Amino acid sequence: MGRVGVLLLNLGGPDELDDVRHFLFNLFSDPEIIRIPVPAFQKPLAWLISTLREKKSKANYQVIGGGSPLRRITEAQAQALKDKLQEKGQDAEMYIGMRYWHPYTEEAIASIKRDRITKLVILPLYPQFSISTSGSSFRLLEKLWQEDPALQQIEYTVIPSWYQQPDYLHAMAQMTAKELDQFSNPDEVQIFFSAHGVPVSYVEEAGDPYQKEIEECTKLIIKNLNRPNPYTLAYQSRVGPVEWLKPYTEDAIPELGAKGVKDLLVVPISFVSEHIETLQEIDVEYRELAEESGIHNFHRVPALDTNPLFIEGLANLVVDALDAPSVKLAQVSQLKKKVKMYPQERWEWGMTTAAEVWNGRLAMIGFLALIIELISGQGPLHFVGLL
Ligand SMILES: C=CC1=C(C)c2cc3[nH]c(cc4nc(cc5[nH]c(cc1n2)c(C)c5CCC(=O)O)C(CCC(=O)O)=C4C)c(C)c3C=C
Ligand SMILES: [Fe+2]
Ligand SMILES: [Fe+2]
Repeated sequence: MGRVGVLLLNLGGPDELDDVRHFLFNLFSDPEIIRIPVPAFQKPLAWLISTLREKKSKANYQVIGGGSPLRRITEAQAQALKDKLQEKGQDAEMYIGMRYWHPYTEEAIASIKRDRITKLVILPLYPQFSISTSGSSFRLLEKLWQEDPALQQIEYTVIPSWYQQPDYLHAMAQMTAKELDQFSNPDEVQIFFSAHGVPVSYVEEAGDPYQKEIEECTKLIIKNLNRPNPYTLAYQSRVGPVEWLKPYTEDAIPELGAKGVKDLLVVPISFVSEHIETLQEIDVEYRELAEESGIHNFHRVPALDTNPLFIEGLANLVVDALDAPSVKLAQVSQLKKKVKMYPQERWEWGMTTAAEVWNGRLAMIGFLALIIELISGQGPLHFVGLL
């Protein structure tokens, strides 16, 4: 079969507080994360937002020990997956490609070339597909492939999303059941799936299948769990002024409290590792909110991290992908029907002299706003909720 590699894709997170601003700059430079209709405006705005969000974001990372645990956990997952594959008789080298921090996707690709991998499985560590997560990483890979004839020699296949994988669903159901059984009346507990949100326009205008996949995934977990508990799905971690998928977790918790719910079990659904949104947002912010709302028994299901059943599921995905006909990066947008992975592209026709003039004017207005905001600590970005 040649030399087999598995490329695990993930978002990445700052290793220490000094990395936060640069990490945020990388994140907001991505048009898949924040859509600036004028491409020339992307980097200045990324600089502006990262500069102004740094303080708030750093304070959150401080709460979880001064950095993201994502790199450490992803490395442990990679090692566990390698061992599991070996047990199944499949030797494979593991590579981690983060989108916005080290080890960057470009670094992983350089190692894959150096190791002369001939067959590669591309596996995002996001169970559900979103334009803003897996889609963004696939887009970057597509660009790297187009630019590099050496990469074009590698036989590769992509796993676009895998939320229906049976071992993953079993692992989620098992972890949920274990937490339910810690309550004094397990069957009465309200199960609360909290998914990472995305702006509504991603789903309604760009055709992101994320919401549909999240909804299907929660139903499959509930089916696997096979318990009588009531359950809710809400969306967390909203950033910026636009409308995101609803209900928002911060509204849904007080509503359940008002209905008399006392026992709540939060199940983080869109990410398989502990990270800032589980450790800080759920465990600290939402716990406080629940307490204020009269929900006194607030528990959370831990992230899967290196759960053996989950790792078994990942290994099965890799083995199956090696056997199946390959899926190409360019095919993913078709597979995910209607997904427009390049939302800003339709603006390219506008790169005229007039548009350039407007870009310049908009940039000047932006920088002026920044200076005012930096001096005064108040400004339009505070107003619209980006900071
Ligand atoms: C499936 C998971 C995620 C989706 C969907 C997603 C969309 C999304 N995120 C932002 C803005 C930010 N995300 C940040 C960090 C971050 N986001 C995810 C996951 C998803 N994001 C992870 C795993 C992390 C890293 C966490 C860590 O432990 O380091 C941040 C930085 C942190 C902060 O300041 O809050 C921002 C900002 C948008 C705008 C978006 C959809 C468009
Ligand atoms: Fe957040
Ligand atoms: Fe995010």
